[in-house]
Amino acid sequence: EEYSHIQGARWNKNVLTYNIGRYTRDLPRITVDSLVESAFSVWARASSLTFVRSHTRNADIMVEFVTYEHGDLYPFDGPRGTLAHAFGPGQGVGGDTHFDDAENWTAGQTGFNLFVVAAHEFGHALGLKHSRNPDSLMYPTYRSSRRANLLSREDVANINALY
Ligand SMILES: CNC(=O)[C@@H](NC(=O)[C@H](CC(C)C)CN(O)C=O)C(C)(C)C
Ligand SMILES: [Zn+2]
Ligand SMILES: [Zn+2]
Repeated sequence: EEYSHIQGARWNKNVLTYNIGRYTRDLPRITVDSLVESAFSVWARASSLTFVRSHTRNADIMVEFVTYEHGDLYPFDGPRGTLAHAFGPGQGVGGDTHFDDAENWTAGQTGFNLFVVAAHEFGHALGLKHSRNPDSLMYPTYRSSRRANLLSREDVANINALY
């Protein structure tokens, strides 16, 4: 889900920083770093946005793997069910993206593919809502995708309408 009711509609800058806090034990850290960077680059390629990794916790977008109650109003639900959530653009919690570490995060077609889910979440972190088009990345249900570029024409149009 995306929680934009407490944030603005879009970022008012084109260079956004992100920091990866708590990791999952399902994958090597280097793999998580690479999949997260690739998920950001999906949106960078389709917009004027640039994403820079930061090692401080005052980055625009905090990326964390957490379980159940984790300090916001949206506790996770254990295996399956909700896989992740992200806050819409804004200061503080704005843009922050949380993955449910009760899931089995993978880089392939088993479990839940971190690249695909992260790309969906980062769409929310940039201000996008869900799509009713099952071919869109912003469709609300997980589908393991074999496509390198996950974006539908609608996803591209929507990010371009914002940035
Ligand atoms: C397998 N479980 C699902 O398909 C669940 N969907 C999700 O966890 C969404 C993320 C997917 C689309 C990566 C939640 N979301 O929208 C976050 O921004 C349910 C459809 C069960 C809610
Ligand atoms: Zn969503
Ligand atoms: Zn959360």
